[in-house]
Amino acid sequence: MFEKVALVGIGLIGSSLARAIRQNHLAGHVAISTRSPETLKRAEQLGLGDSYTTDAAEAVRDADLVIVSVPVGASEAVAKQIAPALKPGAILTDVGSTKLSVIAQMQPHVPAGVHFIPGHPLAGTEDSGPDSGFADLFRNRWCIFTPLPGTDPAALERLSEFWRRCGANIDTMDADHHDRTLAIVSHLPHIIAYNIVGTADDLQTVTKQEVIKYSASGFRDFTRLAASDPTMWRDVCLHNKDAILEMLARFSEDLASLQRAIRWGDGEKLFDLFTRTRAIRRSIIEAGQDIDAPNFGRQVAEQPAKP
Ligand SMILES: NC(=O)C1=CN([C@@H]2O[C@H](COP(=O)(O)OP(=O)(O)OC[C@H]3O[C@@H](n4cnc5c(N)ncnc54)[C@H](O)[C@@H]3O)[C@@H](O)[C@H]2O)C=CC1
Ligand SMILES: O=C(O)C(=O)Cc1ccc(O)cc1
Repeated sequence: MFEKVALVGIGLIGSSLARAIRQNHLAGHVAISTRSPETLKRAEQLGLGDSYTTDAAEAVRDADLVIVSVPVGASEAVAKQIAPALKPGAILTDVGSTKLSVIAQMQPHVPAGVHFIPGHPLAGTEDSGPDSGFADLFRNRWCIFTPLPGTDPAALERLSEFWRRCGANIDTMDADHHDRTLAIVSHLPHIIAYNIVGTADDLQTVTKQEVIKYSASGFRDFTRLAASDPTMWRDVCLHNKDAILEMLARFSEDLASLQRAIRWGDGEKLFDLFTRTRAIRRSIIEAGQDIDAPNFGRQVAEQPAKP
């Protein structure tokens, strides 16, 4: 699909892309760049690309597609570094979990003639680094683009086709809507997980050994999310601040209401809420969006292509 693809950042997402590109024969040459020499060396040992450098500008030179896969707080530094070396006509995209901030950080540095199309694959795990990636990470998962006004439709289609060949389903929306939606479906769950695991860790009456020994599956699910990369999630919190604070305010209000129902023995209220939320889980399963189910993605894949 592309003669040369440059991957800036080679952690979970960058290395999964490298593996998907190789598996699906999507590029003639994959140039890999990352800030730390140790990570770069590991990427080379794993054979993830064709060339390796700690100089991001060198990696992106002559590339037709540049994918930035670094913590969102590093977006501006990377954009500044690569901007002078970007080839006219190249597609520049990213995978960051927040979009308004990434756009604000990168867009001012993008030279005219380069197609900047912000993106976000809704696929990941709690692991990080080049060893943790795998080629099928994006299979049947959504990849959302938040194109800027005036985006070249041909460049958007080319990038969409690249992600489709990596296994993803494509959606587009504006960046503000993306950030508010992801705040509730992804960012808040992680923040709640960090908080509950932190609270359990702080408890003086229950020892750490007991927390580990008796952790029922509900708590274990939280510990998985709370094991996610600290740098990445610090940056998500700092760079989607407004939407996260808005959702946290609503969450706290609803939690206070739940607290009151428990205090006053309002069983009806508890039962009604738990019935409503159970239906959400069923809808996810019926829509083929339950990633743990054997039929995951079937309904999505069977949907007719958008005209
Ligand atoms: N981990 C996940 O589940 C998902 C992460 N994302 C987004 O993808 C991006 C990358 O995340 P991961 O691959 O999980 O992180 P990671 O921690 O596995 O990898 C990050 C990479 O960026 C490099 N890096 C850090 N600062 C840099 C800088 N200033 N210049 C150049 N390289 C730098 C690191 O050396 C590493 O290669 C983040 O923006 C994150 O929000 C998106 C979807 C899922
Ligand atoms: O590991 C999980 O459960 C995730 O939710 C992965 C994830 C993390 C961040 C994203 O922006 C998208 C997906």
